[in-house]
Amino acid sequence: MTAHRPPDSNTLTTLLAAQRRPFSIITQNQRIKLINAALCEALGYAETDLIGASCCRFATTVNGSECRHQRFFRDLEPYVETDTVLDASGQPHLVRAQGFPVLDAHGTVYLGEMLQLLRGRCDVGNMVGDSPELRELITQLTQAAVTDAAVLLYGETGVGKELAAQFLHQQSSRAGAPFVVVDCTVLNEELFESELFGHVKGAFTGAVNHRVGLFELAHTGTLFFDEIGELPLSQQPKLLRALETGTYRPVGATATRQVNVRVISATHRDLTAMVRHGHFRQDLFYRLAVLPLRIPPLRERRDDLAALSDYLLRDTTTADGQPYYLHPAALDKLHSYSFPGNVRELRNLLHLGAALSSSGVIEADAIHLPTLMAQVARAPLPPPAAVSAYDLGCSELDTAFLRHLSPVEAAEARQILALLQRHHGNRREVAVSMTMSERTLYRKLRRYGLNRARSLEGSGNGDDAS
Ligand SMILES: Nc1ncnc2c1ncn2[C@@H]1O[C@H](COP(=O)(O)OP(=O)(O)OP(=O)(O)O)[C@@H](O)[C@H]1O
Repeated sequence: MTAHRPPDSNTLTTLLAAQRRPFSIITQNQRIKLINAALCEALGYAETDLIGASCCRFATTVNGSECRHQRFFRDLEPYVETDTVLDASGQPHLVRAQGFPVLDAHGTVYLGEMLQLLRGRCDVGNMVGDSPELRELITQLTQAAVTDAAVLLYGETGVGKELAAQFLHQQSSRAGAPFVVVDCTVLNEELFESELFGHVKGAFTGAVNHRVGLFELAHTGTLFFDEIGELPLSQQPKLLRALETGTYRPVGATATRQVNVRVISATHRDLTAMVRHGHFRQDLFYRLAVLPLRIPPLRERRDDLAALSDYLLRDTTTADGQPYYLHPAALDKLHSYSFPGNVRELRNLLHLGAALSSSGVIEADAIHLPTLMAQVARAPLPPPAAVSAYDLGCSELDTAFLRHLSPVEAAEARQILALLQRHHGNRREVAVSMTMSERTLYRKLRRYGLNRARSLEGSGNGDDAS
């Protein structure tokens, strides 16, 4: 597999390289700009079939109405939708499409769309590593796989929680059935029920079609609640009820439906502390954490570094098709680092190292370890008068969040933070200056961990999630 690397789009291709799932980048005039190798592999297309083609190139039906890509560029609202796409041989596949804005280095907005194929084998990679800690984890996951117990995977960001969940699913008797990811960061109060339980046509304004919910899609398989700590408190009783009874009712339907799913959830938060502080329901916590499994951070299993580096570099080749290798001094340098962004950060460092190396050997100099505040320092300075609680809040938030974001996301997070400071925390003004709705801004604040900070001046619109 070679990297898709047109010369003018380094920021976007870095983002693309960071995606394990089928991923495409779509322009404002609804053309496919870039795709990753996972998309070609999953659907059997050649890159040349898709680049420059219409955004709906592999849709099953294209009618006169607005497609989700058009709608995205109208509202700039992230979305999660179920759809059917055609592979190169014309076979339909049920997918979950997740779209969100991405920016290039010049600030041009594109749509990034990730596809999750919902039937058959999920795209599980290997759980790579030689450390005793990783071997112990694999043993625990394999033991958990023979039960149907709810597993809670917890650990820092980028540590491999989703990969572990896929591994568990693949080891279980449900391996031939769907593995469906529920991204709790996008499940706000409006979306929760129709996303999870589906809705019938006409259930509410805008429900122009029947929608299959994630519970139904995961029937007989595994439902993976990613970032479960982000689930709004108000929606938690609805999830608990569905899990306790094994039934749910689509929005607008009269009858309930039975469902048979295995539940795995994951969080980077301390859920027990959230329970103590009343931010997460205790009864739901016990329901989800029948088998709690901690995934240790990479700095606690440095023995994995060599094998992981080889594995993560396997897809990256030099211009003449040779694989990249780490020089021993470069590996030593990696050993000295604490990896707050864990395996995802290792992968980004290696890909950058490869991009900076002209030969196939990545020397120590090509490994750029971030200094603690390096990314924050690049953000524009706020005007002196705008000293607000963001200044206090962001010192913890930046280091915790920015490092695990893709370069494009980190740039956007810095931009939002700078605008919040400039506008004294007034979200409406920030949303206007970014030409996006307040709802979109609110989701981004949550995603980037900026929603915890509050304005001292009290001029924000006060809709913090906390
Ligand atoms: N042991 C491993 N072997 C190979 N790849 C791994 C391993 N652990 C993690 N990765 C890779 O690192 C990246 C991050 O992993 P993953 O998305 O599973 O982390 P996560 O803990 O779910 O992150 P987040 O908390 O941000 O959702 C993925 O590309 C994944 O394939």
